[in-house]
Amino acid sequence: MVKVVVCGAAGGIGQPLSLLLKQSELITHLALYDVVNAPGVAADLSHINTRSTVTGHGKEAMNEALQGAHTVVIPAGVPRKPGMTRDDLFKINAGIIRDLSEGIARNCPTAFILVISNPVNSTVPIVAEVLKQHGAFDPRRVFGISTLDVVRSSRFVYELDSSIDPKSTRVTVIGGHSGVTIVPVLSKIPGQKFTKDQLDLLTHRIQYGGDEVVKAKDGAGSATLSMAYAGARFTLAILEATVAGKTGLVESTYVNLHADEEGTAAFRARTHLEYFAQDVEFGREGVSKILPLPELSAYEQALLDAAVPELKVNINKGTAFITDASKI
Ligand SMILES: NC(=O)c1ccc[n+]([C@@H]2O[C@H](COP(=O)([O-])OP(=O)(O)OC[C@H]3O[C@@H](n4cnc5c(N)ncnc54)[C@H](O)[C@@H]3O)[C@@H](O)[C@H]2O)c1
Ligand SMILES: O=C(O)C[C@H](O)C(=O)O
Repeated sequence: MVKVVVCGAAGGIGQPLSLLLKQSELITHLALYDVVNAPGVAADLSHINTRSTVTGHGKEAMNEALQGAHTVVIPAGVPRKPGMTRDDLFKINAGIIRDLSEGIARNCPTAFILVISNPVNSTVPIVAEVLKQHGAFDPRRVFGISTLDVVRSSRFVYELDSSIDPKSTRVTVIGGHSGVTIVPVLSKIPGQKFTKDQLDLLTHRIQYGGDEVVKAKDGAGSATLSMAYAGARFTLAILEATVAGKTGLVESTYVNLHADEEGTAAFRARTHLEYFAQDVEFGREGVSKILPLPELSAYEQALLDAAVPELKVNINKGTAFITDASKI
């Protein structure tokens, strides 16, 4: 039985993400949890003629939803409005993520946990600290989904060069998931050479792609459909590796670097970072390897240097929310 739970399943991301996951033959039970409307969304999706069973779980039924889950995907929480940073969401979303993590620790402590809720740079450390308190933290099983940055990167590169296939052109995006912490490694795209102006334009658009959508939606939220696409791509890659045993799958994702002690030792010693987005290879247990940092151009190294201090602040804020609330 492969039970996948979507927490926040009735939301702007949750609904289309659940629709995409309903297509997967790797899932036998799709459990939809939300504080509003989950049973309605579940009833609707349950009529789709694929094998998985769909169940809906309302506010009081979090434990039932999470019980025995193989994978939990979390797009629960509030999205940005124009003028807000992702960090402005911390006040509300940190508590939501803490409570869901408590539920996961109690009901499915070995689940793979895929975090979409912002600010991802801080919400992933919150999950980790809650699990640590329950003795249930395995860094190979907790992921911040930064796939939308990767998806945007290949699309925006395609807009400059329509001879590439945007779907199969994978761009490594390292760092984190907000503004300057998003560091696209454009120098490693095979066959591409960008002018300084193109690099500036592409980098800015990838780092602030989320703002483009927030502005266009004009108060009605942030990216939902492209995020559902990216979230499904990431979730399915995790399932392909952990359920179907497919090897060699790699995605950029924000993880705790202790998932690969040996591979990240030098990087951790140099940067003093505990969390970072990087290309990760998946295996049966989640992270099988964090790939070495690609050789960066001088341009990318400068971006990384600017990302590290902000990442540290974001990580410390998430960690302290659980370990020392007086510091928040
Ligand atoms: N990682 C990324 O790249 C990325 C991309 C887009 C959006 N996001 C983030 O995803 C989150 C959700 O965005 P959205 O547009 O779907 O928002 P939304 O408001 O449309 O949906 C959020 C859903 O979460 C539910 N919810 C709230 N508290 C909950 C709880 N305690 N338990 C279960 N469900 C709960 C709400 O009822 C709602 O249905 C936001 O924080 C947003 O910033 C992240
Ligand atoms: O921009 C946002 O707030 C949502 C998301 O993180 C995005 O990158 O689209």
